Amino acid sequence: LGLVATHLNIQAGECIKVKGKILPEAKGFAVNVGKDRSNLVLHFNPRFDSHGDVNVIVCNSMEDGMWGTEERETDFPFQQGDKTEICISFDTAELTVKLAGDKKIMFPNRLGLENIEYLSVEGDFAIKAIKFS
Ligand SMILES: CCCO[C@@H]1O[C@H](CO)[C@@H](O[C@@H]2O[C@H](CO)[C@H](O)[C@H](OCc3cn(Cc4ccccc4)nn3)[C@H]2O)[C@H](O)[C@H]1NC(C)=O
Repeated sequence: LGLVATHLNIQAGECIKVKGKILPEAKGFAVNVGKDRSNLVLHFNPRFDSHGDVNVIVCNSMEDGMWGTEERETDFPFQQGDKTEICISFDTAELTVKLAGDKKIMFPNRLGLENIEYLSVEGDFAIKAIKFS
C-alpha cells in the first residue's frame, strides 16, 4: 500500500493536489478519496496495462466496501516515467479531477460527502508532494 492520510477535513471547493512520478514500467496507480478506506467518493485509477485495460482511466466509488458502477475515460494524459500532477476538488454534486493539458474529468459525488477525511495513493507512483489548498 502507498501513502494513506486520515482525519483530513477537506471542504467543498478546496483542492487536493497530488504530485509525483509515474514509474517507468507502471501498470497502474490509484488515488482514493472519501470518508475512509471502505467509503470512497472517488477511486481514480489510471491503467496503463492492468485488468485487461490499456491506457484507460477507471473511476468508481465504493460504499461500505462495495464497488459502484465504473466510469471509463480513454482520453489518457499519462505516460509511464513522466511526472504528473492531479488536482481533485468537489462539491456535494460532483468531483472534478484536473489533469495535465487542462484536461478535466468529472465524477458524480455518489456518497453526497460534504467533506473528505481520507486520501490514499497506491500503485506504480512515486509521490513528490501532496498539497491541500
Ligand atoms: C468484465 C467483468 C469483470 O469486470 C472487471 O471486474 C474487476 C473486479 O471488480 C474490475 O477491477 C476492479 O475495479 C475496481 C474499480 O471499479 C478497482 O480498480 C479494483 O482494484 C482495487 C485495488 C486497488 N489496489 C491497489 C492498487 C491500485 C493500483 C495499482 C496497484 C495497486 N489493488 N486493488 C479492480 O480490481 C475491472 O475494472 C472490471 N473490468 C470491466 C471492464 O468492467
